[in-house]
Amino acid sequence: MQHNIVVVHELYPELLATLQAEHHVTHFQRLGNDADRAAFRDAMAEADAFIGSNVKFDKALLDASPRLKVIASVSVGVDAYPLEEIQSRNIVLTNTPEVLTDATADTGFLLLMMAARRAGEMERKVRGGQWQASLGRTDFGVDITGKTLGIVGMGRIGQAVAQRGHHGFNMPVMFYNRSERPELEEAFDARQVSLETLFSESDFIVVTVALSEATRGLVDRNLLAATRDKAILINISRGQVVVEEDLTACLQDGTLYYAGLDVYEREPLAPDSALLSLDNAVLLPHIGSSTFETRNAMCDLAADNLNRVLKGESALTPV
Ligand SMILES: NC(=O)C1=CN([C@@H]2O[C@H](COP(=O)(O)OP(=O)(O)OC[C@H]3O[C@@H](n4cnc5c(N)ncnc54)[C@H](O)[C@@H]3O)[C@@H](O)[C@H]2O)C=CC1
Ligand SMILES: O=C(O)C(=O)CO
Repeated sequence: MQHNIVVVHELYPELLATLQAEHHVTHFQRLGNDADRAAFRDAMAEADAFIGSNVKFDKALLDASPRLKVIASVSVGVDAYPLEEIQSRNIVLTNTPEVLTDATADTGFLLLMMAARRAGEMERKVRGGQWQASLGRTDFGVDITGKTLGIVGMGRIGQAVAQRGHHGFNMPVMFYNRSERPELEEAFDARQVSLETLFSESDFIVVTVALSEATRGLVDRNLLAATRDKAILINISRGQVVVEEDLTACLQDGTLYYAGLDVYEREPLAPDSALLSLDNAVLLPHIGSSTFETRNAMCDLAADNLNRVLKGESALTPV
């Protein structure tokens, strides 16, 4: 049976064609302007299903989408969705766990290595014709192998980061997590510790915890001020877990040596953000899962979820 589907995502062409063969599809790459947003709202009035990301599903939009049965999010993080409103309307929300774990953990290590070796700064020097000026002690970075790795949120991505650190870089690992995970202490020869211990005893701190009201603003000036000499903070979860103003101040006054960020309090990062003027921060534009293979797998999983719910079956990965 044909259903009305609204897509707000750059699905890969073959998948889009498959959906179009089976359903009536209204497709937006993104909601970039008022005309797109108005057309999107019109389409949602008749939509049975939504697949995509970066759309704010507030109460007003849900009210204006009376036929909606499934929201198939092309993301693992579901912090942007009003879960109670969605549940109260019997809409199924699905996400894309597992398939993006490795790519996101790789991005964490990419940031960690770029920050440790100040790769962005050095690359800018080469491009700026300053090769000679980048050979001295003032441009040295810090070792990676054997340093202590602290992971905030030991879920799927946290464990994949731990695996890279423990097996690839011989790093002692410690982690902070909501639930007790003794089996992970064993798997990674790791210690589960308090947030305070993690911040004061790690050389690299990687934030991979999910955003919720409990974790909003979790990493603040007090924790950052307790870090070791030349400690580095990496954030690949959500910007709002870290108080960005505190992070910026600690990078500015040298309390924190370096940061590697894929996510920000507000995205896209504002052109006047103070982070942009800091040499001791590596800034990526939320590309944690942005590889061809991973994004295709995320889209496939989201489409499978959508089709299953429309057929009356249970979703593969409901939230
Ligand atoms: N930068 C990017 O492009 C990407 C970012 N992400 C972010 O990474 C997050 C984590 O993803 P997964 O590892 O797949 O999720 P997950 O659910 O497997 O892991 C989250 C971990 O955080 C822990 N946790 C939750 N609340 C906590 C609290 N209050 N205190 C301490 N620990 C707490 C959970 O126990 C769990 O171990 C996502 O929610 C998303 O925001 C995910 C993919 C890509
Ligand atoms: O999946 C997520 O939560 C992301 O942030 C993008 O992949």
